[in-house]
Amino acid sequence: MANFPKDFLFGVATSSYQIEGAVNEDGRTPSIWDTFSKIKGKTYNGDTGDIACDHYHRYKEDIGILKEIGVKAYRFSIAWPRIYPEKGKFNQKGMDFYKKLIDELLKNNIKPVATIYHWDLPQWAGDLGGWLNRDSIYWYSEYSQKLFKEIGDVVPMWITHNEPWCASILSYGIGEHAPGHKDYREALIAAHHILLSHGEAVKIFRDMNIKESQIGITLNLTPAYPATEKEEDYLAAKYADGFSNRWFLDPIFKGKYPVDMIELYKKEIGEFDFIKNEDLGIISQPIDFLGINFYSRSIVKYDENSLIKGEAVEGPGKKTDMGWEISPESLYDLLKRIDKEYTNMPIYITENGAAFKDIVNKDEVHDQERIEYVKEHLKYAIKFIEDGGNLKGYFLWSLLDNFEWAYGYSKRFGIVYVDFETQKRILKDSAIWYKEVINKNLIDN
Ligand SMILES: N#[N+]C[C@@H]1[C@@H](O)[C@H](O)[C@@H](O)[C@@H]2O[C@H]12
Repeated sequence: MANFPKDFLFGVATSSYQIEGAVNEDGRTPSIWDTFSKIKGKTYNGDTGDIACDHYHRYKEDIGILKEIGVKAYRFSIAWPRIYPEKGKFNQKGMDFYKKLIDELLKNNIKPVATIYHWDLPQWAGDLGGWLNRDSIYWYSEYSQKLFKEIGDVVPMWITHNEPWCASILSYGIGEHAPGHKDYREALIAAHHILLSHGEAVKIFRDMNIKESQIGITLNLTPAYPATEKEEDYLAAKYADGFSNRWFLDPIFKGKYPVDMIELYKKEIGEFDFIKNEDLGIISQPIDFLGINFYSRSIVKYDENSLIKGEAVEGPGKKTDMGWEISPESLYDLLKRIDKEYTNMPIYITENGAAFKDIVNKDEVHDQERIEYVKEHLKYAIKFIEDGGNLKGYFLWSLLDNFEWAYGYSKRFGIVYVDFETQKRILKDSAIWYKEVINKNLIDN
């Protein structure tokens, strides 16, 4: 048996484009994901977020489920295209949805945790170059300032960006996510502007002196391990760590990009002429907490022909339905490393969870593998806390089965099953198990 601290914050997480639907309602205009998901071949089965979980209309039902599970906090994201459907044009109706959502959460004594950007960039911004355009910083500043003004007093935790790595490298470099570009210079420019917009939003947040509220950022971090004891594989792991982790951690916490990665990237992308002198000082604005999304680790072997001198090899552990190795001990390694090398400020695991093939039997959904996955990760979370680690909360990904980006609806991460034909919700065994963990504030072995 392992106990959590009495004030440990148990939550669940979702994001706007993955659950809301109602893509043409109350003034919302398309995002880059509305556009991207309609391009043939970009998503599994041509799936889109047009309806998703219909959360825009069912949010009260879904908050009732949150209440039933007993979560203390709910991490959601705000759809920028609802708030600014056109450049510079605020949409009160879009804002009113989130005000109603937050009011309902507070009525149920659930802490709202708002992510400002979870990848659904307005298409009008995409048409102007998206995150490649340095003006994106100003568009984002206007958006975040308006949110702080409208709901800053009822949102105690703000997350500026969800997974800048995905919003830049996966989206502009690898091309799997919207807008689907495959250009690493673009990817690093986008990453820089996203980080810069984070810093500007933190400055705005501080200047507004919003009481009883904190601001941070959520990074997806993937610990990298060498495939063998060979020196070249250790080098490959170092570059993989730079690619996934240090490129974002260093500017935020050390006020500089990692030199080894700059040297490596220079050969591919040329000069870093998109970085202005004052930029790193803005990016490294002090924040109140770090959000970490953790799913798995990477194991790499040296590959002279790859940009980052390495290629992933399959790990020995069991896999989730995404093909990701289950490695809860890597979460502990990661937390210890962050604590030692970067910060001992409050950390929240803002996403952790797994896709598995659920066993649906009428009104029961059995997902023992998901229970085991979450249980093992929570055990290592407690181990870190017992070591003195400043881990303050855990948000399970996800509340509902939802639109899993390029995988469409083929991968189910929810602890609540969604029948997308009927929109019926069914609590999975994992939801019932999580309810007990929260209620007892401990993990049974
Ligand atoms: N894939 N996967 C699941 C999950 C995705 O659904 C979230 O939107 C992202 O923040 C993060 O990638 C993690």
